[in-house]
Amino acid sequence: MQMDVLKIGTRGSALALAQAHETRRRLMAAHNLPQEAFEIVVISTTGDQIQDRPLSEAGGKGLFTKEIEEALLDRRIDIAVHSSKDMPTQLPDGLELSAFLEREDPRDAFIGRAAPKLIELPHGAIVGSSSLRRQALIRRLRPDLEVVIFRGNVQTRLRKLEEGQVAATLLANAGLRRLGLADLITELLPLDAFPPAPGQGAICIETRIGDAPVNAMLAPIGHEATRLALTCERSFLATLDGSCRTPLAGHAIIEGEHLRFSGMILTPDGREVHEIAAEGKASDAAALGLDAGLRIREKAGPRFFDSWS
Ligand SMILES: NCc1[nH]cc(CCC(=O)O)c1CC(=O)O
Repeated sequence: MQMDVLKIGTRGSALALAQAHETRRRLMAAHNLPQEAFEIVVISTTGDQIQDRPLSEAGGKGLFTKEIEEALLDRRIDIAVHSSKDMPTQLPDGLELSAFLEREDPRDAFIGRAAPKLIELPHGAIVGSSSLRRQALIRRLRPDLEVVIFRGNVQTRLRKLEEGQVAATLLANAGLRRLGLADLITELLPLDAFPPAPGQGAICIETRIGDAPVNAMLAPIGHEATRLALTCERSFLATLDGSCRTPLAGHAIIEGEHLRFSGMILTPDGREVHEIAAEGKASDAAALGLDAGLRIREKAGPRFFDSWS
C-alpha cells in the first residue's frame, strides 16, 4: 500500500524545528518508515514577527498558532507540532490536540552570569524574562531585582545574556535540552518555589478532529500519563483564563491511577500569592483541574482579579 507523505507543520524557530524533528524521529521508529515518508513544513506566525513588546500585550497565546492552524484546516499540513505551553485552551473549530509526547522535566532553568543561583544574584541585578509567571515568581523571591522584558527566541535571549544586557535569565529546562544547550544552566529551580506553566515540557500534536489515518499514525507515540496531566493543567488554565495576563502556574503529576495537582496565581509584583492543591483519580483529570481553578478563584476573591483586568 502506498502511503502519502505526512506533512508536519511547525514554526521556524530552532526550538520548534527540534520538536518537529523529534516527532518525525518517533513516527519513523514507531512505524518503521524512512525519513522521506514525512515532510516538515515551516510556517511563520505573527508571534515570530513581534519582537519588541510582551506577547501578552500583543494579543496573547494564539499568536504562535493561528497561521499553523489555518494550514491544518486548509490541508496544507496533516499535523502541527507545538509546545503545549504555547497552546490556547480554546482551539479553532475542527481542530484538537490528539497526542502528547512524554513530558520532559517541566522545571525552569536559571542561567546566571553574575551568580549561579537566583538567590545569590547581587542586590538590584537585572533579570530578563517576558513570562508574567516567571517575572512574578522572581519578584516574590527577590523583590530587590529588576525584571526586564526579554523577548526573542532562545538564541536571541542567550546572546543578550552573553553581551551583559542582563545578569541572568530563565528558560524552560526542556527547551534548552532539546536545543542541546543544557550545559548553560547554572541552577534548576525547584517545582515548589518555582512552579511551571501549564503544559511546560510537553510537546503536543494538533490535528483535524476525527482524522482517522492521522490518529492511527500518532497512537503509538502518544503518552497517556502526559495526556492526563496536561488535561488537568489545561482545564485549570481554562477555568481561570482566558487572558494570559494573570501570572499563573499549574503542574500535575500522574502516579499510576492517581493524579496530584498544584496550582498558583500571583499578582504581577509577586506580593500576593494563592496556592491550591488537588488530588484524585487520574481519569478525572479535567474535573480536578476545573475544580482547582474554581477553588483558587474563590480563595483569591474578586479583588485579586480586578487588579489587572
Ligand atoms: N514560549 C516559548 C516556549 N514555549 C515552550 C518553551 C519551552 C519548551 C517546553 O516548555 O516544552 C518555550 C521557551 C521557554 O519557555 O524557555
